[in-house]
This record gives sequence, structure tokens and C-alpha cells, in this order.
Amino acid sequence: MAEQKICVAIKNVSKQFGKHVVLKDINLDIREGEIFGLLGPSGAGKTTLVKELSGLDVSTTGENIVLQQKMPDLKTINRIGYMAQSDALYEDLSAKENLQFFASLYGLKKKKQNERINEVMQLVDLTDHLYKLVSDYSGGMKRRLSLAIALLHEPELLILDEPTVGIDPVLRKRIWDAFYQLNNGGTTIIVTTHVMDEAEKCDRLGLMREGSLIAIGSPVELKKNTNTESIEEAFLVYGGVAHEA
Ligand SMILES: Nc1ncnc2c1ncn2[C@@H]1O[C@H](COP(=O)(O)OP(=O)(O)OP(=O)(O)O)[C@@H](O)[C@H]1O
Repeated sequence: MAEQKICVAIKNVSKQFGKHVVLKDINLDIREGEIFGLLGPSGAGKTTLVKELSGLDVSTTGENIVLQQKMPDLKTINRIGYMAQSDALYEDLSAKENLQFFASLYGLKKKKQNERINEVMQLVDLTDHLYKLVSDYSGGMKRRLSLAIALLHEPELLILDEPTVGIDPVLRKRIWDAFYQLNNGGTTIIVTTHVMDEAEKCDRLGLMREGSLIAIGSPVELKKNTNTESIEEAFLVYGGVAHEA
């Protein structure tokens, strides 16, 4: 990590859907250039939080400052790449047509569009499948195409909601290689996951449970502080579940 500048500042953020409190007073700084993982079981509030950071939802109280702007902010949204949990692709179009559509939405000019389409498809290793209909893509290919789309406008911050769910280990490694490549180029990455080996790949983690952030630290720190050997065990200790050695 070259710098310690703050990319995302989450300040006293709470979220309620009706009476249901989904996020409880979250405070978190994410640094520029880091890969930050939000780890927690289903329903912990990870998606709700990253949607707020992406400008797709708003907090009930508190504020989310992303790239020095209070969210939601239209200009800032254009500096973020967001990959949702389920793929938002047009199945009846080819990959290239999908990419062109989203590139136009991002306002990229024709020449730039073609350049970026080639670059992002190379990064996700789909160059040979550019003209294939998305309906003929496998699940893993669709995930990689979604990632390519999120990268078209060269975002400074990439937010990935469970990017490798349902993906086999070989492909998962390939996708993570792409994340590292982007991160080495300076992109800050926020990734939600409930996969422990994926959590180990992050620079720092925020452990979430029932809408609360119960611990923040590097994988090594979290294990050391709880005297455990795995993130899974550390999570249980932070969550108040007895740790049996
Ligand atoms: N639009 C909504 N209206 C009402 N409740 C919602 C809405 N969106 C999310 N929730 C609730 O908020 C809680 C947190 O959901 P969220 O999707 O943020 O969790 P998550 O940690 O991302 O889980 P998963 O890993 O399953 O995606 C859940 O109880 C969910 O039912």
C-alpha cells in the first residue's frame, strides 16, 4: 500500500427498512489502494452497505463519503465500478453489444469504447468470446463479463458484491488475478464475501454480523487478536461464540 489516504469514510451509518434495522451505527475508513473485504453471513447487511457506497441506496442516518464526496453523488458514481450480486446482462445480445451499451451509458466515445472493450475483455480472459451471445455464456463467463462492464470507465473504486459466488476454484483464482492486476494499477477494491479463503486475500477485513461491524483488521491481525488460526474461528470469537481450542 503506497498511501494511507482515505477512499471511503463511513460515518455513523444506520439503515432501517420499516422497523427492521439492517445497519447499526457503522464507522469505517477504507484506504486508497487497498483491497478491503466485508465478511459476514447472509443477511448481515453487506449488500445494503455496498449499495449505499455505490450510490444506489441511501443511509437512514449518518453519511457515506466516497472519493471525498457525500453519497449519493452523480459525478462520483461515474468514478465507481459496481458489480452487483446478480448479473445485469442482456442475454439476447452478444458480449460486445452488451459492452457497447454500457460504454455508451458511461459516455465513452466510439474509439475509446473499442479500446476499452478490448482491454477489459483481455483482462477477464474473454477475448475469444466477444461475439458470442450472452445466453450461450456459462455462469462463470457471465460473472467475468459483468466484471468487464464494471471496469469499462476505468473506475478509481471497484465495489464487488460476492463476485465469485458459485464459481469453481480455478475460475475464482483467475478472477482474483484480475483484481490483483487492477489493484496493482492503483484501483481501490471493496469486496463482499462469505468465503473464508477469499477473505484471506484481502489487505483488511470488516467482519459484519446482524448489521454491526464487529471487528476490523488485516487477516493476520484478526487471527492474532483472537488467538485463532483461521478467519472463521476469529469471526466466531468476535461474534461472542465460545472458542474451543
Ligand atoms: N429493500 C429491502 N427491503 C426490506 N428489507 C431489506 C431490503 N434489502 C435488504 N433487506 C434486509 O436487510 C437485511 C440485510 O440484507 P443484505 O442483503 O444487506 O445482507 P447481506 O449480508 O448482503 O446478505 P447476502 O450475503 O445474503 O447477500 C436482510 O434481512 C434483508 O432481508
